[in-house]
Amino acid sequence: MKKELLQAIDEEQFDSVVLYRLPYQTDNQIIIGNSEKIYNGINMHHCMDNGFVIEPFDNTKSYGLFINNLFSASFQQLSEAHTHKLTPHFSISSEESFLFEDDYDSYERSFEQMHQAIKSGKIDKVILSRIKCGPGVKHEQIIPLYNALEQKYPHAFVYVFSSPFSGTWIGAGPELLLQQRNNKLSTVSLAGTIPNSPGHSWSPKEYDEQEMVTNYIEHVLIHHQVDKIEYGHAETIDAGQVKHLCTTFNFEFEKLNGNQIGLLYDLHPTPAVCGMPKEESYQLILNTESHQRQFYSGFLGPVNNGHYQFYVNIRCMQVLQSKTALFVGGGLTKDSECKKEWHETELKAQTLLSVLKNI
Ligand SMILES: C=C(O[C@H]1C=CC=C(C(=O)O)[C@@H]1O)C(=O)O
Repeated sequence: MKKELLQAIDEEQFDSVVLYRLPYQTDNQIIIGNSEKIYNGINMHHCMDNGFVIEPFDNTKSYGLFINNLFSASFQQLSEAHTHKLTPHFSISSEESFLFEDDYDSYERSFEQMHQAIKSGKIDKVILSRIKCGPGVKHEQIIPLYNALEQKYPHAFVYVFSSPFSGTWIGAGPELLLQQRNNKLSTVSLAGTIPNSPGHSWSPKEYDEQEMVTNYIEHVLIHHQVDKIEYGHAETIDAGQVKHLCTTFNFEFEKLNGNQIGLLYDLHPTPAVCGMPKEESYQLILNTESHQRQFYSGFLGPVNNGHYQFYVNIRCMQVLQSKTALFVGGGLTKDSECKKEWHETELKAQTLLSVLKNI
C-alpha cells in the first residue's frame, strides 16, 4: 500500500483529500480526488458513484461538495513519508474575517429569542449553535491532529476533508444520519446530553426529549413505507466529554431503490441539529443565528456504488489561517436554562479543543 499511495500522490492530478475512520473500525481510509460543487442537494447518481459527499446545513444558500475517488486506500497509520507528501495538499481558507466567536451576551440574546418561540407553543425543540475560536493549526499539524482524534474517539466518525472550495474541516461526530449496505439501512435517534464524569445521571427531561426524537424518526420511516423496522431501547453512548441517549433503527426498503434520497432529506437536518417541527425550527435558526453554519450540521460520508455511510457533521471545526472555528450547539426545549446550555456547548467544544491543545 505504502508504495502505491506515495506513487498516487505523485502521479494523480488532485485538488482534494479526505481521511476518515468509521466508528469502531481499526482501518482508516484515504481518498484523493477532485471536488465538484453540488447545488440543491445530492441525488442517486452521487450515491452510485465512488467518492465522498459533503452536504451543508442549508443547501439553498450553500453548495455541497462531491470529491471523486481518483485513488483510495486503507491504512492503520500514515507513515512520515505519506504525511510529508500529503501535507502541502491541504487547502486552508483565508476567509477568517467572516467568522467571529459568539460571546455569552449574543448567545443569550439568541437563546431568549428561541425560548420565546418555544414558550409561544410554535416550536417544541430547536438547536441553537455558536462558534468558538480555538488555536490555529499549521498544515503539518493536520494529520497528527487527525491521528490523535482517531485514537481518542473510537465511537465517532472521525474525518479530515480538504478542498479548494471549503478549505480544511476536521470532526469527530457520534451521529449516524443514514447508511445503506445491500438494501439494509440504519439511522439513529440521538438526543440528550450529560457530562461524561461521575455524579451525572439521566433525568426524565432527557428521556422525554430523546423519546420525542425516536417517535419522530419512526413516523418518518413509516411515511416512507420502509420494511422490517427494528429498534430497541435508548442506550447511553459515550461521546468524549459528554454522553448521549441513542436508539438505533435498522430497516429495509421492500423495493430495491425505494426513495432513499427522499428519506435522506426527510431525516436531514435531524432533530439533533435542527428541531421539531422541522420547518419551523429550520426557519427560526436561519432567522436567529448570526453565523452561517456552512458544513456544520450538514452531513458527510463515503459513497460507493449505491452503498453509503452518511454522518451528521457535529463536533467539527474549520481550519483558518491563524485560528480554528469550532461549531457547537445544543437543543433547547421549554425547560432549558441559558447558562446550562452555554456550559453544555463549552463541554462539546472540548471534544476537539482537548486534542488541539496537545498536538
Ligand atoms: C448539535 C450538537 O449536538 C446534538 C447531538 C446530541 C445531543 C444534543 C443535545 O443534547 O443538545 C444535540 O442535539 C452539537 O454537538 O453541536
